[in-house]
Amino acid sequence: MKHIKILGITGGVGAGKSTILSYLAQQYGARVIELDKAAHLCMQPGTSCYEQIVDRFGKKILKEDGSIDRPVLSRIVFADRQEVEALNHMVHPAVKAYIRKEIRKERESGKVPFVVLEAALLLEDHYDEICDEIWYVYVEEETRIRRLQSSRGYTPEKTRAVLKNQKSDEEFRRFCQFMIDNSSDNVENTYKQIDRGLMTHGFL
Ligand SMILES: CC(C)(COP(=O)(O)OP(=O)(O)OC[C@H]1O[C@@H](n2cnc3c(N)ncnc32)[C@H](O)[C@@H]1O)[C@@H](O)C(=O)NCCC(=O)NCCS
Ligand SMILES: Nc1ncnc2c1ncn2[C@@H]1O[C@H](COP(=O)(O)OP(=O)(O)OP(=O)(O)O)[C@@H](O)[C@H]1O
Repeated sequence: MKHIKILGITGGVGAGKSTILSYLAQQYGARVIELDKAAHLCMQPGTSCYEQIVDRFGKKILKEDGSIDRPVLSRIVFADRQEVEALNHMVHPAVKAYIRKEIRKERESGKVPFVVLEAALLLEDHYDEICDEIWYVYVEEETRIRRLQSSRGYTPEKTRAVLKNQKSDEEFRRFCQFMIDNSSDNVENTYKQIDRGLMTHGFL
C-alpha cells in the first residue's frame, strides 16, 4: 500500500476552504474530501444517524420527502450549544469511519499525490490523529460576513451564530502547522501561499 500524505484544511465559516480545495484538486490532482458533504451523506434517510437525529429533534426537522431540512435543523442547533453538541455526537463518529474508509481506498489505489480533508471542526474532532498536518485558512470576520452575505445570502446574524460554535482565531493559530491568509480579494495571492506551503512542508 502506498503511503499517501493527508493534509487537513480548516478555518471558520466562509474563510475560503472550499475555494482552496478546488485549487488543490485542479492544480495538484489531490483527492479532496469535504466533511460537511460526508456528514450530509451519513445523515440520509435509512442511516442510523438519521434515525437518531429524528428521535432527538422530532419530525419538525423533516421535509415532505422525509429527508432532513438542513436550514431548519441549522436554526435549532446553532442557537444552542447543547443542541449542536448532541448533533455532533450523533454524526461525527459516522463521518470519521467514512473518512478512514476513503483514505484506505486511496492508499490501495495509489493514484493521487495526497488527500485533503476539509472541515471547520478538524481540531475539535481530533483529525490530527489522521492528518500529517492541519493548515488554517484565515480571513478576518467582517470580510467573511460580507462574502457569505453576497454569495450565500447568509445574514450577518447567521454567520455570527455559526462562528460562535467554532474555534477562535487564536486557537486555530496555536494548533495548526501552517496559516494561509485568504483576506486578499485577489485569490492568486492565496494560491501562491499554498504552492509554497506544499513545497516547504513535503507534500510534493
Ligand atoms: C447544522 C446543519 C444541519 C446545517 O446545514 P446547512 O446546510 O445550513 O449548512 P452546511 O452544512 O453547509 O454548514 C455550513 C457551515 O456551518 C459550519 N458547521 C456545520 N456543522 C457544524 C457544527 N456541528 N459545529 C460547528 N460548525 C458547523 C461549517 O463551517 C459549515 O461549513 C449541518 O451543517 C449539519 O448537519 N451539521 C452536522 C454535521 C457536521 O458537524 N458537519 C461539520 C463537519 S463534520
Ligand atoms: N480570496 C477571495 N476573494 C474573494 N472572495 C473569496 C475569496 N476566497 C473565497 N471567496 C468567496 O468567499 C465565499 C466563502 O468561501 P468558501 O465557500 O470557499 O468558504 P468555506 O471556508 O468553504 O466556507 P464553509 O465553512 O461554510 O464551508 C465564497 O463565495 C467564495 O467564492
